[in-house]
Amino acid sequence: MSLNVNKMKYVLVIPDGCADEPQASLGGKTPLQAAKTPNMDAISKAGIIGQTDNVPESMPSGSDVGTMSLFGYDPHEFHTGRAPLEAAAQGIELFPGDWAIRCNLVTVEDGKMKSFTAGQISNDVAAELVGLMQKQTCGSEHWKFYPGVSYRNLLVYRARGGKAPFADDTYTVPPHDITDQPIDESLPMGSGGCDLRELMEKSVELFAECESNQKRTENGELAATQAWLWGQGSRPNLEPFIERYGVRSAVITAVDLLRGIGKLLGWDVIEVEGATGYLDTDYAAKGRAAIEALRGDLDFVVVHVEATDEASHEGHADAKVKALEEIDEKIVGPVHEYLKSTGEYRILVCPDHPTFLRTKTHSHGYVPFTMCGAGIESKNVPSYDEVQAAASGDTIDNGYELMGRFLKK
Ligand SMILES: O=C(O)[C@@H](CO)OP(=O)(O)O
Repeated sequence: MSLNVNKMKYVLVIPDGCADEPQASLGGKTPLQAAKTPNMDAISKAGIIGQTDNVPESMPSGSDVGTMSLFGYDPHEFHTGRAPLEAAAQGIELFPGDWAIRCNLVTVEDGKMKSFTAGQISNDVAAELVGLMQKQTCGSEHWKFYPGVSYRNLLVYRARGGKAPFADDTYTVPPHDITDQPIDESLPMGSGGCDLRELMEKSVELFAECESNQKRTENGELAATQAWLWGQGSRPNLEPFIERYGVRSAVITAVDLLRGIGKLLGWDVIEVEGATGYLDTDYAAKGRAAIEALRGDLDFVVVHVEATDEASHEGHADAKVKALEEIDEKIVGPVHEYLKSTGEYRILVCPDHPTFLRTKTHSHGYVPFTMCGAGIESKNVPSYDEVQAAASGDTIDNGYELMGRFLKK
């Protein structure tokens, strides 16, 4: 792949999980149809709209799989699990035989998954709980917990030259897939299942005894009742993006998953103050950071916003619409305006996977994409949404092919 000698600028905006179904509460419209998104619509009008499938039917519809495809890597070839990607974000090196595992702090009530975030538990309490797990349960040289942000933490199994108790048959379930459902049938199974279940059981006692955790209940917040282990995997081997696509790139995100994939691809990771990975994120700051990054040497900037996905996980249609409008107004609009002033450019908007408000979780299936810019002829479709995308006749079944098409001159 040749380098970007003409200094064309490229931007991808990811409204995470924004694709959805029509909602009765939105008058039969999808959140994308209901939201006022003049800037995304303008891209569709000036360029093309289509639909792409980032998650192969045979794989779980996780953001790890969807994002890998969206970034132009076939998940069948490169995906080993979610946690190793997040470990890369924290600079945790995995050696042969090591496994990384996501450690959520969750609230289970009456045997059901009440909150996969333990009510968006604070970093302080989360770090204390993860510290307790490390101190009191793991003393072993093999297990090491790493505090992350809020409910998103990591556990690493260090094989230390020995054999890990894990194999590819280890089966775990993301806690955000079972909101309000009984947890019994979703406990870890397969070769690593027994060890993981044991750790989860130990966490129940530890969390119940942790004062600052229990205080949350007094304050009307949810306490974490246990750890939930999932997303395990070994070290992935991703071909550097510059070698595959020939452009120097950066990612702006608040979540370790995208930070980690970015790092593994050799991208710059741009931290933005006020980016939270939630609905209260500072959208405008992300837009400004993207423009700042484009002023420099970089060819390609990815701006990821998690808020749309989180609104769906919580089942809040209005919040999803609001998040889409914020992304449109404060990121897509200003970034596109800036790109127009730089000369040749391309801009793409595309989520990783659908996240349905109805089920509060991710789904397989097509997501709409829209792009415009140099060399892209206008099809004049006036709106960016799932219905227009399906009607366009432009369908990509292997989502990882979209990136090559976008970056092609
Ligand atoms: O990080 C996570 O645990 C999940 C839910 O917050 O993220 P996503 O839905 O993007 O996979």
